[in-house]
Amino acid sequence: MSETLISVENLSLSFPNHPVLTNLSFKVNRGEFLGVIGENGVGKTTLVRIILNQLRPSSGEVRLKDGLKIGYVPQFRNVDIEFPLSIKDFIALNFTGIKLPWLSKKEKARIKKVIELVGLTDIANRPLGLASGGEKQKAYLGQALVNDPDLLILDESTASLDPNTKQELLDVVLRLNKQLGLTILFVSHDMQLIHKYPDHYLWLRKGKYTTGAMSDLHNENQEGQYV
Ligand SMILES: Nc1ncnc2c1ncn2[C@@H]1O[C@H](COP(=O)(O)OP(=O)(O)OP(=O)(O)O)[C@@H](O)[C@H]1O
Repeated sequence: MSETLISVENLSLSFPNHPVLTNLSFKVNRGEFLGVIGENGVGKTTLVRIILNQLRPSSGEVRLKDGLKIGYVPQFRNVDIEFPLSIKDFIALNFTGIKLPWLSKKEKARIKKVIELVGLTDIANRPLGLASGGEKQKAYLGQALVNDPDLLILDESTASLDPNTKQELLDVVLRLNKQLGLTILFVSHDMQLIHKYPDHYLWLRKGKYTTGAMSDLHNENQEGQYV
């Protein structure tokens, strides 16, 4: 049986007079590619913030495997054209635990490896400000990978990219999942991407949710009933 990285049990969260998550239970196992879907405002980002320990639930609990390392890829935000750092230096920014004011050989090798993994080797020395939207998002993906996480969270990380660029980014993520066994939690409301990439889903709706293997998603309607 595969190892459980995240276990969510009876989780509820209400903002004042505004219930968002109600009695939510699910697990994320190592190696899974979980798609978290649901309409705007249903609580997807709230769930991510609870997992990242930025918000405390009203009741229930989220248990993370001891020492679980999480990498986070944010929603696309543009970087000023004059942003001075190269793609390589931008990725290196996220290294934690650096003891020297310069990078060790091992850290440099990790940066090189990550740049290869996200497919930016040819332009690693280009200023990030001059990179395309898709390349910038791959650089954020690289930042999320430098500390060698067990789990990658992508919160609407493909929103506002064009359709081909979305797929290109998710092709990289899928490769990380299949070849390196990296566990993925992908938040999106893009049903086309959700059908194509994840192997499991968690579908949040107002006051309820459904979860299962991707093959079951085709049988569900908007209300969570099997059709
Ligand atoms: N700190 C807060 N205080 C009060 N209400 C909040 C707070 N944070 C979020 N909300 C509300 O909780 C609900 C869920 O927000 P959340 O951002 O989790 O939704 P979402 O599913 O991620 O939506 P989207 O797809 O639009 O990003 C929304 O109605 C939002 O306005």
